[in-house]
Amino acid sequence: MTTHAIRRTGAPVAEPAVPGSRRALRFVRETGAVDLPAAERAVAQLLRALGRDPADPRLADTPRRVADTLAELLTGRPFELTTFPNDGGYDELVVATGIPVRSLCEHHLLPFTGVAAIGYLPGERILGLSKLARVLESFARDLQVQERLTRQVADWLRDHLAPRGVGVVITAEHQCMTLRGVRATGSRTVTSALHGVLREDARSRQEFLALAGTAPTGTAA
Ligand SMILES: Nc1nc2c(ncn2[C@@H]2O[C@H](COP(=O)(O)OP(=O)(O)OP(=O)(O)O)[C@@H](O)[C@H]2O)c(=O)[nH]1
Ligand SMILES: [Zn+2]
Repeated sequence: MTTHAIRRTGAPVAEPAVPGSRRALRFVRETGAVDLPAAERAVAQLLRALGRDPADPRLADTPRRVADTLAELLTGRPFELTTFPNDGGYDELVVATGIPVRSLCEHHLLPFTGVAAIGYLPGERILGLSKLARVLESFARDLQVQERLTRQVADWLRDHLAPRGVGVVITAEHQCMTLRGVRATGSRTVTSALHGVLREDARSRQEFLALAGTAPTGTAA
């Protein structure tokens, strides 16, 4: 087993997978150290600045809870990227849909949540299916914008799985757009990132987007 770090920028640091038997690479995202006591103090200060009294018994545990919550949402979990040789020569799309997306908007520190579809056209190796969701979760536990999150997942899979093509579609609701500000209740944002055959070949792209649930209806491939 090899340990690699994913840089904060999402830049890959491991070599693409090569033929062989089951392979597991362990990844840990470096998302920055969290100083919990300092975060707790800062939340108490924020409450004071907002005209609330952190000494009020009702709020006594709130700074700790908020600090814990943010630390949890911003800390990536280590995971193993497990791949297997594509012995059967599977040459059709593999698409996982309905993958939950939970992240924090870097502008307002409010959640954006939704679903992702992640797919790839296998090359010499296939991926343990759960890893599609794990890669996404790893990048989502950060201060993000949806476009970057989408792109990071697609780039990472391209660079580490070496598939013939990869595609990511995220549909999410941003609370900074629905709860406050413009209060566009019910609005959703859709972003996509495509590489390889899924970007270059119109039929493959159409097939992926149809499986991902975002293709325009009635469009011939
Ligand atoms: N491109 C992009 N924008 C985002 C995302 N999440 C939030 N935003 C937007 O970031 C922008 C920040 O704009 P500002 O004008 O600086 O902030 P603001 O005054 O709070 O803007 P309003 O939300 O319009 O009230 C807003 O338009 C948000 O909707 C995201 O994932 N991607
Ligand atoms: Zn926002």
